[in-house]
Amino acid sequence: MSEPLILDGAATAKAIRAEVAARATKLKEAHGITPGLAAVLAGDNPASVTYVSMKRKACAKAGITSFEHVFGADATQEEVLACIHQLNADPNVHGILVQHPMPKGLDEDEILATVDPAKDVDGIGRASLGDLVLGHPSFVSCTPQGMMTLLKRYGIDPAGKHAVVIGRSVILGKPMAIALLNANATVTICHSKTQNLAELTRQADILVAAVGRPELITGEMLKPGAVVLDAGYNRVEGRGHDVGDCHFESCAAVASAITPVPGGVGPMTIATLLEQTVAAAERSVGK
Ligand SMILES: NC(=O)C1=CN([C@@H]2O[C@H](COP(=O)(O)OP(=O)(O)OC[C@H]3O[C@@H](n4cnc5c(N)ncnc54)[C@H](OP(=O)(O)O)[C@@H]3O)[C@@H](O)[C@H]2O)C=CC1
Ligand SMILES: Nc1nc(=O)c2c([nH]1)NC[C@@H]1CN(c3ccc(C(=O)N[C@@H](CCC(=O)O)C(=O)O)cc3)C=[N+]21
Repeated sequence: MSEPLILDGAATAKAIRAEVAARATKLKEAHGITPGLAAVLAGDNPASVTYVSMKRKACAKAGITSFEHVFGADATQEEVLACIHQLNADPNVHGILVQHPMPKGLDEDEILATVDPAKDVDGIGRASLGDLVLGHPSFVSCTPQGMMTLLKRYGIDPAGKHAVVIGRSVILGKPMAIALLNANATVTICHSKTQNLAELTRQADILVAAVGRPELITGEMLKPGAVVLDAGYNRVEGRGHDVGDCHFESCAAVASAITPVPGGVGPMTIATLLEQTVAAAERSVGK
């Protein structure tokens, strides 16, 4: 097999971020407003902690004000809900990002449902998810949307392809499956109770790994020529960088195109978050 096409999320995200920065400047000049994005984090999930700090840096570069509300793992539901209500009412905040997963003691569903849909730039509230299912998306969960943008920018059309999504979380697997369905793929969703995972993954023209298990997917589980999107982001002791859900070397030997970790799906998530925050700010001034 020849070398696969590397789907370069870092470079694609950079281009999107430049477009976002230009839109933020325009908003400032025309309307005197600076887009604002608030992150709400409870507990110390490492992927979430990394994400919040990367988001802070990316906002600063794009001309977006960053707000952060950090709670311990022992935060109460009331405290977190009060914070969301305050952010809903704050005119300087155009987007609200609630970090998933929330610690066990909190009702994440209720917290997400409290975010004002107009500020749900992470696309995981009921209204946003409903719009996605209905086929007229408003804000779409950033990681799925980032992966769809990446496919588009590389000219990969999911129509008629068999897409196999591994993972069914509300922020990732489920909305990705629906986005692919909306793009006319034939979609199979796998999860922890799926039997014979490899039998299904071998049928995939497009494989999406959104599991949270380092290097679960190996080359022998792929159909030759598959397009592999690896959303996994796992910290593994003794490795110099975070590791995807796919074993890169063996998958790259079989795939026709693949996202690296880092530098693939992750940067696209952040670029999408910034893009949707600027869009929320534009909508707030009726643009
Ligand atoms: N790059 C990025 O921008 C982002 C990366 N991530 C990363 O993506 C990964 C997934 O995140 P998230 O969706 O939040 O994780 P969750 O833990 O919420 O969901 C994981 C999903 O994988 C399924 N699963 C677990 N083990 C297996 C298995 N052995 N075989 C098949 N399915 C399995 C689970 O099934 P069940 O439903 O049955 O429990 C569940 O649906 C993580 O590594 C996370 O860090 C997350 C968000 C953004
Ligand atoms: N509501 C919610 N939405 C999320 O989108 C969400 C979340 N909760 N909880 C945590 C996960 C994790 N996540 C990442 C996003 C980008 C990178 C990313 O850009 N990573 C760089 C690597 C950066 C580095 O390691 O230095 C890359 O892949 O190249 C990683 C992880 C979003 N998440």
